Amino acid sequence: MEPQKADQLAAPQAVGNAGAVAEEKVADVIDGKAIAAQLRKEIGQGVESLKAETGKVPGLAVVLVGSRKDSQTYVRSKKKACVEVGIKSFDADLPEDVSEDELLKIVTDFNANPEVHGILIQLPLPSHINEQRILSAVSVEKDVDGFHPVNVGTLAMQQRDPLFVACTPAGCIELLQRTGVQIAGKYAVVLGRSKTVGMPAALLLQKLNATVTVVHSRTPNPAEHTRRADIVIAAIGKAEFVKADWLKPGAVVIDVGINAVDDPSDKRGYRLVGDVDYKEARKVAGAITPVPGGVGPMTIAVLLQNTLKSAKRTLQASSSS
Ligand SMILES: Nc1nc(=O)c2c([nH]1)NC[C@@H]1CN(c3ccc(C(=O)N[C@@H](CCC(=O)O)C(=O)O)cc3)C=[N+]21
Repeated sequence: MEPQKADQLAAPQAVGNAGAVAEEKVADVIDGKAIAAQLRKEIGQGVESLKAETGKVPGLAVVLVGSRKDSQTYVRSKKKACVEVGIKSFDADLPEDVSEDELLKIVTDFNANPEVHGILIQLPLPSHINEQRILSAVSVEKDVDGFHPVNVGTLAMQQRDPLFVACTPAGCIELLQRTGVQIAGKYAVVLGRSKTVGMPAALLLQKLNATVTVVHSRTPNPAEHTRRADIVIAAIGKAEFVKADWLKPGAVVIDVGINAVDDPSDKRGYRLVGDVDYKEARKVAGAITPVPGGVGPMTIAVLLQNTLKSAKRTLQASSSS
């Protein structure tokens, strides 16, 4: 995780061979792991200066319900990342059968706790809990996941800006910007329309003056749309669904998918692949993110960034008055 890798990537590079014959050229790999490490370093410095200025550190509450293996893994990585940058983490590990009212009480307690600047409710929640009710209960000012309807709404409005944008799509944009990919005036196709990735990614790209098409499960001929794109964000959750011939030569491809596929040759019995057929896509794309080591690490880095942003908003406002 040498930061110089990220520095190299920070320089605008040859991602713009659109239209060229891409025979020998292989796509640049966008190293999300290195860029995320660089971002965490910057966040660590930000936490230090905030601490020097106010004597306080940012706090992130992580709420986990149930014992899904993948959720436990993500939550563990988030807590570890918090420690690394000096953010204090507050945990609520609740049993699968916790009631909606009990969960709501936990959320309102964190809302009222001045040491907590961000609240993350790990998704998915068990099916007996009304997710909308819980996510809407998180204070807009502490909504570091960007899932509160007010933050989603202001993301969609001109002349307004949300306090927080969902971490995964914000991480995708950060990857584009830190690799010097121009967004304004480009044609972007977002594959998928989820509230966690596809929809906010499309809104963000539009705010940044791209022309955006959202392709989803009910779109006829998805490849036809995708082939016109300068920028592709794939977030459909289907292993290697996007093929090389869906891509315009030179396109920049951000692969959000994390799919486990059986692999007897791997010691865990599976390996992780994206929504894009990476090996073949590399022969056509101008730049592409790998899985793992692409968008995933950025999601966590942006969560820390949002938490720092929230803490600065509250602490610097109150210390200067
Ligand atoms: N409220 C909420 N907010 C979230 O942001 C949220 C969530 N719920 N539920 C689950 C998804 C998934 N997610 C990931 C975070 C990091 C990696 C990550 O760091 N992946 C690494 C490692 C992959 C591995 O080897 O397991 C990589 O892609 O390189 C992946 C996935 C956040 N999510």
